[in-house]
Amino acid sequence: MIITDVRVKVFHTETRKHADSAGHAHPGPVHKVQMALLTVVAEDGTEGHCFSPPQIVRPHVIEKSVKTVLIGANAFDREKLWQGLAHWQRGSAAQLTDRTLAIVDCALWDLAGKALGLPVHKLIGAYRDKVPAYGSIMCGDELENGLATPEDYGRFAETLVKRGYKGIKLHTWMPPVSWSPNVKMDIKACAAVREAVGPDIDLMLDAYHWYSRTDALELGKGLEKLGFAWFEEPMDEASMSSYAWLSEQLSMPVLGPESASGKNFTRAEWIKHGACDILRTGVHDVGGITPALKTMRMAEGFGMNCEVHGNGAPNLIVTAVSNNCKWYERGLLHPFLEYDDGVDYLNSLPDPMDDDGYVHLSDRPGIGEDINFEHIDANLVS
Ligand SMILES: O=C(O)[C@H](O)[C@@H](O)[C@@H](O)C(=O)NO
Ligand SMILES: [Mg+2]
Repeated sequence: MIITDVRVKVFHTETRKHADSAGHAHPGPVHKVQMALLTVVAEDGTEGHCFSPPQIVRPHVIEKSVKTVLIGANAFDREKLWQGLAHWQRGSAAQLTDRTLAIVDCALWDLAGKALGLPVHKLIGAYRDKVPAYGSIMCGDELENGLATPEDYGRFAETLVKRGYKGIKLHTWMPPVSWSPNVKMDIKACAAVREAVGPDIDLMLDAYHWYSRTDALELGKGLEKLGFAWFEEPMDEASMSSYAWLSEQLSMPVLGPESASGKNFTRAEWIKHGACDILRTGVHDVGGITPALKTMRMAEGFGMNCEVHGNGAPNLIVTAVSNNCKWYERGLLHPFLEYDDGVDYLNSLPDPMDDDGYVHLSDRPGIGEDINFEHIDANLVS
């Protein structure tokens, strides 16, 4: 199954999500943004696809490194191709990132599934066909009746429980919100949610990512009193020793790393140094499904759970093939947005959730996305 081409289509899609100056998503008016579809083509015409922000699969990266490694190689040699791309990174002047590796790796898994007529979670070896989801709420804002007050969070949490979620994660207020970050307000929002949903819903907090050790400790102590299930990214994850210190100080689980670079290797160090109680991986954070599986299996060997960062078909697959991962992160959610409306370049949701809060895996061959090729071809940018 020799790879003969790697193609990228850039197209317009409409969204109501807007990124703030710190890169966090918030709701706003409908606007057009660009999205890309990377396609790996095999000699028999089989195609593997993965969606990506256009800059991650820009021509320089595809022509200089991705095509150099992939063209002429066997499409089923995913480990060899992933290692080849990873070794290209060192000499790429930081142009070839883990995000690009992730897109290529997912497209290769998609191609393998389509070639063999199997959903990827079955190809890997499924543990389950449905996964409980937690509702992952957007960062706080200053929008009236949005996520501007602790009461707003409480009200929204009630609607999420009615929708079927059995777990809820808050992202609280972060700059550019004028008065944030604020530990006491974070605790008030978490208390309002606990009050609104009662004791049987799992609650988690993904906090401002640059608190000091003492601020993070004050916040963590507050979460302990509220019975939160985990405490996520309250400090700069580059300081692994701060996380080892915080994990020692708190009885509640500390989870990470999400955004730290270094793929599964960094996550091995976090386990070795006791920097977290629950490990974290994510297809787009560690460079693909391939290294996300390595991280998940490594955690299992230490008796640790490993929670997957982010929504989407590839992340859902990693949760479905693992017995040491409790949740699928479904989001990001906001009172002003209807997550179940999906996106215009997919004909159906990649993560449909039933009324009991379970997300069901697709039995479609490949990673399971129901791509709207007509939309893509009718809205091409390049
Ligand atoms: O920092 C962000 O942009 C959001 O928190 C985002 O990454 C969110 O998906 C997250 O952290 N989930 O855990
Ligand atoms: Mg997070």
